[in-house]
Amino acid sequence: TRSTRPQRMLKAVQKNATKGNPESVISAIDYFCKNSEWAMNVGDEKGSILDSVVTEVNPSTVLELGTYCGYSTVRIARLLSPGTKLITLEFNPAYAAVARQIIAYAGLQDKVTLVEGPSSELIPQIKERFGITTFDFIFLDHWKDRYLPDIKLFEECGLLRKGSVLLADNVICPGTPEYLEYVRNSPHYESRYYPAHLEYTKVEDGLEKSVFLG
Ligand SMILES: Nc1ncnc2c1ncn2CCOCCNC(=O)c1cc(-c2ccc(F)cc2)cc(O)c1O
Ligand SMILES: [Mg+2]
Repeated sequence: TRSTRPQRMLKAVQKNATKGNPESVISAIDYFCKNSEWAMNVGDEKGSILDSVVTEVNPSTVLELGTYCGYSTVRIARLLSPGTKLITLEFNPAYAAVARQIIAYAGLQDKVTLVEGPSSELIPQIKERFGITTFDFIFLDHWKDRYLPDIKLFEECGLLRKGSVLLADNVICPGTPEYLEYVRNSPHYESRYYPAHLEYTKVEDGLEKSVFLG
């Protein structure tokens, strides 16, 4: 049967990247998406903004919603201090299988815990399953209509502390209007928009950074 796009992306990483070198894995995926097949990774332009926010926060506890093929997982994990781990949630088992191999190819498997399942089910389990009290940094990149219910779930589950940073992808395209309205109007968040473009295109998109104020 025909291979899937994530499988072809994995082949491109195995062919063009150097094992244990996260930068080469990132470059190989960006090259594949620019020259072979578009794919919904955060990409190089928004990825640089992601890098700068992760570096600024220097988080000890990290959560990613929506692993896909692990591109942003690799971008984040390569910047974490030694001993720091990130938890990433992926709903689609086929995506998760490819992501595990791409994360391992980058040599970052010891810094990443990939959990399969829907965020709505997994978020309430995080404290007891992973011994986390609160997250310093959360990257939202999953179903766009889950951003708002899931941020409310974070609040209800006590997973945010004063200063927790949430960074959301695709707030313009495909768009998350209800989420934007909430974080921009809530007295509990300080929000800032980073304009950019939809990965590998000229279409307008951007990232929204929201700091929880308690
Ligand atoms: N653990 C979990 N819990 C719940 N749900 C979960 C989950 N894990 C995964 N999912 C399911 C959703 O995963 C993928 C979400 N991402 C996107 O859909 C996406 C789409 C575009 C895009 C597509 C087509 C265009 F024309 C223009 C833009 C661009 C992006 O940058 C995107 O990120
Ligand atoms: Mg995205």
